[in-house]
Amino acid sequence: MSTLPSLVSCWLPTELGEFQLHGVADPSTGQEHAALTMGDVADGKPVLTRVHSECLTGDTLFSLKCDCGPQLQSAIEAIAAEGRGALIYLRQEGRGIGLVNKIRAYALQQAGADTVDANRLLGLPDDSRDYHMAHDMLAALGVASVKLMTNNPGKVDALRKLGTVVTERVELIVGQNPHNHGYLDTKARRMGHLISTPMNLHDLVNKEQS
Ligand SMILES: Nc1nc2c(ncn2[C@@H]2O[C@H](COP(=O)(O)OP(=O)(O)OP(=O)(O)O)[C@@H](O)[C@H]2O)c(=O)[nH]1
Ligand SMILES: [Zn+2]
Repeated sequence: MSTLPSLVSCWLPTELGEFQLHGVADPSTGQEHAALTMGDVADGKPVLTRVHSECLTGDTLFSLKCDCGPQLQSAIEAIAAEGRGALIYLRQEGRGIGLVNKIRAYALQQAGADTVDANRLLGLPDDSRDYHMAHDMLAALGVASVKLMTNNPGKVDALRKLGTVVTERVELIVGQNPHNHGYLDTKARRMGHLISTPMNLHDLVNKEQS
């Protein structure tokens, strides 16, 4: 039986509500990860959960190239609205390739490659993320099962393979804009993301202009 990571925790008031903030270091890599929780997540009932991968550009620098920032905010708002839930914030930038490689990939995208081909041109995997710390952190928090906010069925499968009980997938379709149209389209076409209402660029542009 594997040992659960020991979390350190404190109270964190935010603009979106009052949370418990938890931190942990991955014993195998030293990489630090965070979680926010609200309410009693250890009561045995399914917990509204977001497992979010770090995106410095989208989460903190207001980039319009992806949908990460709005997804993060929306997930935290949904947890606050329910008064109970968990956000697991994994420090695996750029789908695991790191910030500097993501910037290299962005430069290739600027020259015409899509998000998948840019990684391949750099000799890097499409997605090298690992969710074992999400599984371990949820277990350490006493979460029995999750309603997972994601559009990525691969994330649901990866967590299930690790033993996390996912009772439901909750779609998280927000943050569409003219700059991330091609990116979201590629995620739907080439990465299997279930973005059920594909954005119509013309509608968006018209909406922005009206
Ligand atoms: N390599 C690379 N990483 C990117 C790019 N755009 C966003 N990311 C990273 O992708 C990760 C988020 O993955 P996404 O594919 O957007 O979404 P997901 O987490 O698989 O699925 P959701 O749960 O629906 O958000 C973050 O770590 C971002 O830093 C890109 O063009 N190239
Ligand atoms: Zn992003």
